[in-house]
Formats: sequence, structure tokens, C-alpha cells
Amino acid sequence: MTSKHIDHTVPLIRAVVIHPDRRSDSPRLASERLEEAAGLARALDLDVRAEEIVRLRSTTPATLFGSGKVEELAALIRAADAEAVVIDDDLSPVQQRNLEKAWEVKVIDRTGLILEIFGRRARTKEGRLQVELARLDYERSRLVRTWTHLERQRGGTGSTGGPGETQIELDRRLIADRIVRLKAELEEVRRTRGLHRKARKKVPFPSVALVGYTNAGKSTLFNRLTGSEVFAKDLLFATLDTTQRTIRLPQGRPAIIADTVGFISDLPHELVESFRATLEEVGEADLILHVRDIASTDSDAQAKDVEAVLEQIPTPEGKTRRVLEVWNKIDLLDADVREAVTGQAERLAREGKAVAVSAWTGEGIEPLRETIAALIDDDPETRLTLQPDQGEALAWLYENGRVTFRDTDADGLTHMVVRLHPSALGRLERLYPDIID
Ligand SMILES: Nc1nc2c(ncn2[C@@H]2O[C@H](COP(=O)(O)OP(=O)(O)OP(=O)(O)O)[C@@H](O)[C@H]2O)c(=O)[nH]1
Ligand SMILES: [Mg+2]
Repeated sequence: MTSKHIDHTVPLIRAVVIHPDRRSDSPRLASERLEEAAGLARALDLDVRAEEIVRLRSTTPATLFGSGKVEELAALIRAADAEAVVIDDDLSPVQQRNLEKAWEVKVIDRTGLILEIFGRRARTKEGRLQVELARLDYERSRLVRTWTHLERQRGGTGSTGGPGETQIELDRRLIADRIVRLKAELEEVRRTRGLHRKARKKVPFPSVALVGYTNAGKSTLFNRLTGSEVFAKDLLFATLDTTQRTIRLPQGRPAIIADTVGFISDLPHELVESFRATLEEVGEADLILHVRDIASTDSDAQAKDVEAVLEQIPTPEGKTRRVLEVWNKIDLLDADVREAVTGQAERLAREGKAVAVSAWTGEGIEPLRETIAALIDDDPETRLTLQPDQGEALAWLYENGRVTFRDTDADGLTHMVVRLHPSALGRLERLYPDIID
């Protein structure tokens, strides 16, 4: 008899990933999409044994694929000795259950997969609540057992059959109750965070938000710009929670920079909804850095997806949205392509539209910092006159603004022109009202 103490490592769940190719609805290459789906599966620690693209000319309501295809895939699934199948599409609860029955494996669809990944990655209280809410929303509509059940059941007693009617009703009520409680809790967390945000607004620093497709290199760039070590990995949705740091831009000007959750095509609406608060924060940034993996063959389609999400985020009143594209990973490009890309970026950089960098090697980071500084440095100039004894105000101005002119006249009066963020100007008016011309 083997002792259960010998092996503590849980073997990875063996899986097959299937991308139903509908062709008409997306210009993306099916192979790119399949690769991405496999990446998502691996992000959930699945052992991807086989990957398959299935052309879908029409959909079968009961099983998505036609019966011949279902059988064909059954053979593939058996050959791979798979325990789970990922369908890179939305499945109705009925389709999901029928496929599970036909293949005798756990079946998970794209939304379910993304929700599971988010569930594992969430670290902050708000992140966890957001994901939990999104997951309940998804579950409510289908009432199927979630992934975690499968993991718990592994090696267990096996299936006990579908839940009965009363069980489903009970589940439904439990979910509804839980949603109400979660919403209240989330509201409370956000309320306190809202207060924090207001407190932060008093800091006269412009804010920069990093956004982009998952795996584009946001966290790597964040680390490069801030000298910190946020978790960055070749893993889809490595980052879920927003991290903020203060950076010094050229001329010593400070800015707050935020790393955020990545986007993906067909982001489940449940998630967009529950991450609304995070996205709203992005909308409030003075500058959005759209980080793109320029070496990916899917780069343009990814950019369009990100832009589509950005469009849904409201811009606060009186603010114009400013987006700078950061073309990342140029180190991965072949010399000739790279030259063309950097040349194009240089032309766009003059208009403050794009900068080509490698967050990995550091190439292009200095020009990026300068472009960021130039873009957020459009604070109005304020003319000031300081009395000889106002050294404290002088220090304050250097600390909180950018001095563009300073001259002391024969009477000892110091005349200055200082660029000040509106909130800094507000503070200045309260602190030293007499020095503004
Ligand atoms: N070669 C190369 N790899 C890079 C570069 N920037 C990032 N990477 C790699 O790309 C992968 C993803 O990087 P992350 O910084 O985690 O990407 P992210 O956008 O934060 O991803 P999520 O948080 O998952 O949305 C990691 O393996 C990085 O090492 C780059 O400039 N060049
Ligand atoms: Mg990240």
C-alpha cells in the first residue's frame, strides 16, 4: 500500500482547449485566439494536453457543435486523457451540461475560465468582492457547480447527478441573498476608498494610469518606471489589484502612477460591471498610458479591444482624455521591423501619441519619461511675487510645482512663474494668498 504521505503535490488537471471558430464575427486569426485560450487555461494551472480549432458554420442549440463533431472531439478528449475541456466561447448552461455528459469531463467556457482566474488572483478586499460578485452573477444564470468543486471532488466519490429542482431553488435564493450582502460590503469598501481618493486629490500630483491588454507588459513597465517589484509574469491576468507609486519625471516633477488589471477580448460583462470602480479610476487619470505588446501578431486587434473598453469608461467633467500609446517589447522585433516601428513611433511621439520602448531592456524609457512629463505638464502658469522673508513659500513652490521663471529685483522681491496643478493652486491660495499676482 502506498502511503498518502509520500506525494503532496496535486497533479495538474489535464485539459483540452477548443476554440470554436465563427469566422464572421472577428477578424482575429483563429490560431491567435486558440493560443490565447490555451494561455488562459495555463493561467488556471491546467495541463493543456491538446488544442483544437473547430470551424463553426452554424451552432447547435443543445451542444453547440453538431453531433458528429461532438463524437469526433470525444475521441480527441479520450486520447488526451483529459479531465476537463475549455470551450473558448460562451456556452449556455444546457450546452455545458450536455457536453459534460457526452464527454464525461468537466466543461468550462471562456467566461467561467476568466472568472476562475480572477478569483485566484484577487488579493485586496475590493478585488475579492468584485470577483465574487461577478462569479455569483454568472452562477445565478446557470447554477452549475464551479471549478472549485471539481478540485475538491478530485479522487472523491464521483458525480451524484444533477441537483434537483428544490436544490436549485435553494441555491438561487442563497445566491440572491449573498449578492445583496456582497453589494453592500463592496459599497462600504468603495466608500472608504472614495474618501482616500479625495484625500489623494489634495496631493498636487498628476496621475498616470497604465492600461492595456493582459500580458502587454504593464507591470514590467511599472517596475521599470518606479524601481519597484510588482509581480510581473508571462501569465494572463498576473495583475488584478491596482498598485500606485509616486515617480519623479524629468525636471523633478512628481506624478502618481498606477498599474491596473489587464483587458482581454470578450471580457465577461459581469467582470466589467464589477470592476467599474477600478475602471472609473482609470478614467480620472490625467494621462492614460496604453501599453501594447507591439511584437504580438495580434497587437492591432488587442489595441482595438482596449480602446473599446476605454470608451466605456466615463471621463470626469471638464477633463479631456489623454492617451499615450506605449509600444512595448520592441526588443523582440527583427531589426528591420524594429526600425520601421521605432521610426513610426518617433513621428507619433512628436504629437505625444506613441513611444516605442522595451520595458525589459530599458530601451526608450528615458524618452518615454520625457513624453509623459511634457503631456501632463500643461498646468497653467501662475505669476507670483514673494516678499524677502517668504523663504518657506519659495520652498513650497519648488516642492509642489514647476518653476519656469525666477528673478529677484532690487527691492528684494522675488518674481516667479510657476506651473501648478489646479489642486496645488488651490492649496497655495489657502496657504499664501498674498503672493499670487
Ligand atoms: N521581451 C520582452 N518581454 C517583456 C517586455 N515587457 C514585459 N515582458 C514580458 O511579458 C510578460 C508579461 O509582463 P507583465 O508585465 O506581467 O504584463 P502585464 O501587462 O502586467 O500583464 P497582466 O498583469 O497579466 O495583465 C512577462 O513575461 C514579461 O517579462 C519587454 O519589453 N520585452
Ligand atoms: Mg500586470
